Amino acid sequence: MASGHAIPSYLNSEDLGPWASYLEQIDRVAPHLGSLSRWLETLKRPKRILVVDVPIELDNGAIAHFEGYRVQHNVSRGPGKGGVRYHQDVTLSEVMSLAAWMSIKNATVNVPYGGAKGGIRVDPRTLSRGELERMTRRYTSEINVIIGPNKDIPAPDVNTNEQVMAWMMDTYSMNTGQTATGVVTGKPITLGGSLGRRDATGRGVFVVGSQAAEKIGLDLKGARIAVQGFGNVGGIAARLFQEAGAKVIAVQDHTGTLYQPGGIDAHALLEHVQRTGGVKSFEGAEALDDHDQFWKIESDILIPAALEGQITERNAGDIRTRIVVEGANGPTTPKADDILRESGTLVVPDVVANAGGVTVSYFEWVQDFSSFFWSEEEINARLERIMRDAFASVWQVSQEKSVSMRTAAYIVACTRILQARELRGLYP
Ligand SMILES: NC(=O)C1=CN([C@@H]2O[C@H](COP(=O)(O)OP(=O)(O)OC[C@H]3O[C@@H](n4cnc5c(N)ncnc54)[C@H](OP(=O)(O)O)[C@@H]3O)[C@@H](O)[C@H]2O)C=CC1
Ligand SMILES: O=C(O)CCC(=O)C(=O)O
Repeated sequence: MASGHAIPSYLNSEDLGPWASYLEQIDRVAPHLGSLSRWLETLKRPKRILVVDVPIELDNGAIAHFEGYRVQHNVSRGPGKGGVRYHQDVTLSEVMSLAAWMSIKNATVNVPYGGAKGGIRVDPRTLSRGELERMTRRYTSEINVIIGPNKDIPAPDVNTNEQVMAWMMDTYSMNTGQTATGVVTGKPITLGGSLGRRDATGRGVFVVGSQAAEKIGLDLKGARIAVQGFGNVGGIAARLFQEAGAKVIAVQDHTGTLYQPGGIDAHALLEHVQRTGGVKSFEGAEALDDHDQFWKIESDILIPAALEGQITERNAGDIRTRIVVEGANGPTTPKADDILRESGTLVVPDVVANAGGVTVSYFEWVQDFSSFFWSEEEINARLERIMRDAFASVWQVSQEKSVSMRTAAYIVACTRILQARELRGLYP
């Protein structure tokens, strides 16, 4: 547990989960903030937390209750922004950390948002489509009081998608008596969604991964890629690296671990996952029974793109790769960060690496407000520029101050957030 913090009374201080990692990351930036550090405590406390009961009638007539959350971590730079996760292990402390990482990410890439995140503690695979829709609509109504195009704008995250965003948009619109397309992003194109949003996070991972490769003199042609999580982020990133000439040699999801030193066909695997729900039983690779083996496979670029807390002090020492590009939020604990740094592994942190999604969400929100839509080429070009600029400024700070890219990103982001806080002042 990180020391010296006032732990909020609503958290069990023995089990802070990823919030402990986030607090430690914030502590590491403190010495670099000069006089702004007197505001740093602001970032150790979420601005607003809403915990809601989400009751629905199941198809068999029974009533089920799910626990839902929406956390607005910081809104100094603009409305809250961040996805909604459906997962059986979602907890308040997890959503708090995901919201906090959104504040840092949005400031790192300089989109005009604060940070927020939401979630429901549910395994959506156990629900029918009708039950999923009823749960989504009830959850949206429950958090209706704090979301809105100028207040807090949800988006997809693990196990949520364009259809879920369409239901959220429709429910919010019904509750407010107007069609409010700008209340969520990641919507279907026909409802004001943006071209390029579906692939945006994976594309951003690819853009900054390529930048990092260039910095260390790694040629992408033939580079060995290992990916944990083959969903929206990991699957698309793998496909783009393959299209650039790299080889996807290892893939892991909940259903299995695949290894193929000659390269797994990412297109075929994406199609297989879409059809079967997981990488298991894909024929173009060897299946490894021991899931921990995944971390020991030698690669050039490792992309954790599943959940937080995957690279820890337990397995960081086993990792033999040159670059870790964090597609997931919070996949690496601070202790593991130190181990990787000592072994000379470059870590491109989540708050830079996976910011492509929220960047195109920002484009979507802007397009919705102006009701004027851009071409996919325009979107991808603007995305690439923002990702390249963010990578370059974080790289520069990391070189100048001899700190990790994570601490460098936190220096850039916390400076922006705390300057905004200072300029706005404290009193109404
Ligand atoms: N979608 C987005 O735009 C953004 C997402 N992210 C982050 O990227 C990560 C992945 O999100 P996304 O791709 O959208 O989610 P998806 O639901 O599309 O995919 C998640 C993937 O992770 C796998 N997975 C989950 N748990 C484990 C585990 N314990 N071990 C191995 N694999 C696992 C899933 O496999 P299985 O289905 O078998 O469980 C699935 O392949 C998350 O951390 C998310 O917060 C970050 C920025 C934006
Ligand atoms: O697109 C968005 O608004 C947020 C995506 C998200 O949840 C994330 O970046 O982790």
